[in-house]
Amino acid sequence: MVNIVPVSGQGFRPYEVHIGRGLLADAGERLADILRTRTVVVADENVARTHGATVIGALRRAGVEGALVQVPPGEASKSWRGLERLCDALSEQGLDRKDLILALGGGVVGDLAGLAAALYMRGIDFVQLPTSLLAQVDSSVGGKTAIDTRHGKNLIGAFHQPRRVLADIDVLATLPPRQLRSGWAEVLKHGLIRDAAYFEWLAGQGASGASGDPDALEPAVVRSVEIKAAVVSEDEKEAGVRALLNLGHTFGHALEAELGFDEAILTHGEAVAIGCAMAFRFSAREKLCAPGDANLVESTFIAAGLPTRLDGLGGFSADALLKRMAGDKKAEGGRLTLILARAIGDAFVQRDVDDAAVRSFLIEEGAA
Ligand SMILES: NC(=O)c1ccc[n+]([C@@H]2O[C@H](COP(=O)([O-])OP(=O)(O)OC[C@H]3O[C@@H](n4cnc5c(N)ncnc54)[C@H](O)[C@@H]3O)[C@@H](O)[C@H]2O)c1
Ligand SMILES: O=C(O)C(=O)C[C@@H](O)[C@H](O)[C@H](O)COP(=O)(O)O
Ligand SMILES: [Zn+2]
Repeated sequence: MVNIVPVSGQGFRPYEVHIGRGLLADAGERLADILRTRTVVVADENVARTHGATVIGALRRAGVEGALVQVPPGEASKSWRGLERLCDALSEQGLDRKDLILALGGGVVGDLAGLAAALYMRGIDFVQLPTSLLAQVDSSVGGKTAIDTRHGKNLIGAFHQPRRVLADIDVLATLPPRQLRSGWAEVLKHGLIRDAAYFEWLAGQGASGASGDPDALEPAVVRSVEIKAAVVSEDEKEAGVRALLNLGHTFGHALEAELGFDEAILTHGEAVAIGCAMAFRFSAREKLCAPGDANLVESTFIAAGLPTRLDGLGGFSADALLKRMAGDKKAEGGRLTLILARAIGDAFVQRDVDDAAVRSFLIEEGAA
């Protein structure tokens, strides 16, 4: 069975997220109305090796000779250099404005190829073919595309919605265990912001989804995409409610940036896990939510094999983290915005957060 989740909003053309098994092999049929004779598939080298031929074969059966453009795996491809190389490769393929890009991969390829699609000839269509759990539940939906700079995470980007998303659950079978756990962090985040019953169900799964059990994964991908689609439909450009999807990210992105975006040390999902646990501990410290909620959040992330503390990451300076957080896109006039919680399933946007409170919290958390 294939679940189709619609995404629609005021400022963009509606599209569908298809979730099910064997969808990459069916890509020719599922994309028949939007495929172009010149279609470029962008993938990192790992995904090109494992799933590139499936997609190229599906295109061929639909009468399209797809060209496969490969980028190096890893966050380093989400860079000025990575963007320049990819845009040059699109020119070398002779792509024009009416052609199509397929972003086949995890969040790195989705964000990078999506931004290239937003910029190339001032914007061409693209489709998301997410292959990591994180990309299926989060990054392929909603149109945020970006690269990192030395000043911070996702600082250069655009909102550019895909024409369609095909999330093939079968491809998760080849995903390394650490990457499954990383994606599970964003799944748990969706429950934490808006749906306590979903979080309770996820917590009851223990390590199953994070260990790749398709019986836990498929319903989690569907429910997470429904939550994300509903938020994006309400507020595409993050004028308000969309900021909730950033739960855990103000802390998490600061950690990633301080570690030089080295995902061998900390993946994005792991940073989000620590960030969510910190956001709940900070909420409890400020007496906004019950300490029991913060404890339950922490134990649920731990049960899924995810980190929740700064321990073992080599040490952070509280001032350096605060500076990173002040450079976050949600900050206004240098004043911090945090996503905090009244309870599990009830997150809210707190603007103008007191720096001194965050600083002493960071020191309690182990920063120097
Ligand atoms: N745009 C958004 O809304 C959004 C949301 C969340 C995260 N992100 C971004 O996404 C990125 C993280 O994405 P990610 O966790 O998918 O990382 P990733 O894209 O680097 O993929 C992780 C690793 O898994 C490999 N891989 C992916 N699919 C595979 C498969 N099916 N089989 C085997 N290997 C596979 C990749 O080659 C890579 O080595 C970060 O840059 C983050 O900022 C964006
Ligand atoms: O879609 C969103 O909105 C999100 O915030 C989802 C996040 O999981 C994702 O990591 C996003 O890229 C972060 O956006 P940013 O605006 O903080 O860079
Ligand atoms: Zn994220």
